[in-house]
Amino acid sequence: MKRVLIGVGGGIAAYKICEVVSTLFKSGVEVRTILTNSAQHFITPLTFSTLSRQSAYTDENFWLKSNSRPLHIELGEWADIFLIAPLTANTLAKLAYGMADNLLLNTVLASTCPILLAPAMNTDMWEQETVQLNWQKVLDFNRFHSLDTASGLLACDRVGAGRMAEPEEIVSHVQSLLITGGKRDFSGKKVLISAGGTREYLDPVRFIGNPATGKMGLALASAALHRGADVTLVRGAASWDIPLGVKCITVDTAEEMRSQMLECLRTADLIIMSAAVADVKPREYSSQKLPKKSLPEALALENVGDIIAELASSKRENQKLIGFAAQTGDIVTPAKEKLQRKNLDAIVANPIDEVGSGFGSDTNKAIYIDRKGKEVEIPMCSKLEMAHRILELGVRIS
Ligand SMILES: Cc1cc2nc3c(=O)[nH]c(=O)nc-3n(C[C@H](O)[C@H](O)[C@H](O)COP(=O)(O)O)c2cc1C
Ligand SMILES: CC(C)(COP(=O)(O)O)[C@@H](O)C(=O)NCCC(=O)NCCS
Ligand SMILES: [Mg+2]
Repeated sequence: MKRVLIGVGGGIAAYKICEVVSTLFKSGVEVRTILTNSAQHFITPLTFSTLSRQSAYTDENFWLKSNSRPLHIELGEWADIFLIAPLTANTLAKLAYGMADNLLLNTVLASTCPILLAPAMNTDMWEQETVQLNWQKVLDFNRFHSLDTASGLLACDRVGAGRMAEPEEIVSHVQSLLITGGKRDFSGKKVLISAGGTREYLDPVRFIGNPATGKMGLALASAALHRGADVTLVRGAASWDIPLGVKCITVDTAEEMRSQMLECLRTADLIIMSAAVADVKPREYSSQKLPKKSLPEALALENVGDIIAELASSKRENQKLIGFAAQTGDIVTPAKEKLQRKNLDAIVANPIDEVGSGFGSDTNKAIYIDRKGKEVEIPMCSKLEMAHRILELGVRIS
C-alpha cells in the first residue's frame, strides 16, 4: 500500500484537509497525519485519526519517552510522499532555512521523499516579499513540489491571491507523485492537449454533440503539469475546474478547436488530441432559435475539418502527435488505420463499449499503438494512471 504523510499547519484551510485524508484513504492509500500546535486550534487530531484509521501525531507524541525510536525518524522513513497543507507563512519560512522546532519540521529533515506544498494565506501575507522570497527559495530545491494558490474569496472576506488549492486538486497531485515518485521528466517541455467534446449548432439552443466529459484530457493535463511540463489545454464542453497552472482555452465548436489548436501548435513539443471532435455539422445555421414547428424533418449535414490530420501535416518533425480512437468492437484495426491515414506518431485505441472505460468514467483502458506498429496494452486503471502511461510512452517517441 502507498503511504502518504500529511503535515497540517495552523491555517483556516486546515478543514479542507479532512476531505483530502478521506479521499486518499478511500482510494486505498495509507494516510498518517502530523498537526502543528497551531493546527490544533482549527481541527483536532481525532478527526484525522478517525478518517485515516491511523494515529494522528502532535508534538506531544514527539516528546514521549515511550517511543522506541524517535517518531520523526519513523515517520520520515515510513512516508512515500509528504504533503504539507495548509502550508503557513511560518512553516514555509522554517522550511526555507532547514529549521526543526516541531515534529512536522523534524520529519521533513529526517525524510527524503518528495514533498508537496499547498500554501494558504491572506493576500497580504502571501504577497509579502519575505514570504515570496522563501517560496522561491524552497521551490529551487528538487524535493519540493508545489500547488499554486488560487485567487478568490478568503476567510478574511478579501478576494485575492492566497486561496489553497481545492482538495480534489491536492489529491490528484499526490496521486501523480505516488505514480512517478516525483519525476520531472517533462520539465522544460511544452504539452498541448485537447479535451472534451465539440458542439455543432443548428441554432443557438440545439446542437450535435457527444458524451465526452474531458476527464481524460484533464488527467493528461494534470499528469503533464505534475511532471513539470508547461501545459496548454484547449477545452470543449466539460464542467470541471481547470487545474491551477494549466493554461486553458475554452472552445465550443470543432472550427474553434481547430483554429486554437493550430494557433498553439507552433510552440508545442508534444500534442495529444483527446477531445471528441464532431465529424459532421448541420449544413444550415439559424442565428435565431427555430420554432419547434419549423424544425426540419431530416437534417442536412456536412463534414467538419479533420483537425488531427491538419495538425499532423503542419507540425515539424521533432514535434510528436498522439491521437485517440474511441471505438466499439475491434478497437485495434480501425485505430491502426487512423494512425496511418492521418500520419500520427501514436494512437490510443480506447474501447468505449466496456464498463468502466471511455466517456465519463473515472477509469479507462486502452491499447497504445505507435507508428512502428508496437502495441502496449494499458489495463483498466484510473484516467490519471493512464495519462502517466501515455506520457511515459510519448516522451520516448523517436
Ligand atoms: C484565525 C487564524 C487564521 C489563520 N490563518 C492562517 C493562514 O491561512 N495562513 C497562515 O500562514 N497563517 C495563518 N494564521 C497564523 C498561523 O496560525 C500562525 O502563524 C502560526 O504560528 C502558524 O504555526 P504553524 O506554521 O506551526 O502551523 C492564522 C491564525 C489565526 C488566528
Ligand atoms: C479559507 C478558505 C479555505 C475557505 O474556502 P471556501 O470558501 O471554499 O470555504 C479559503 O478561502 C482559503 O484557502 N484561504 C486562504 C487562507 C485564508 O483565507 N486565511 C485567512 C487568514 S486571515
Ligand atoms: Mg473523430
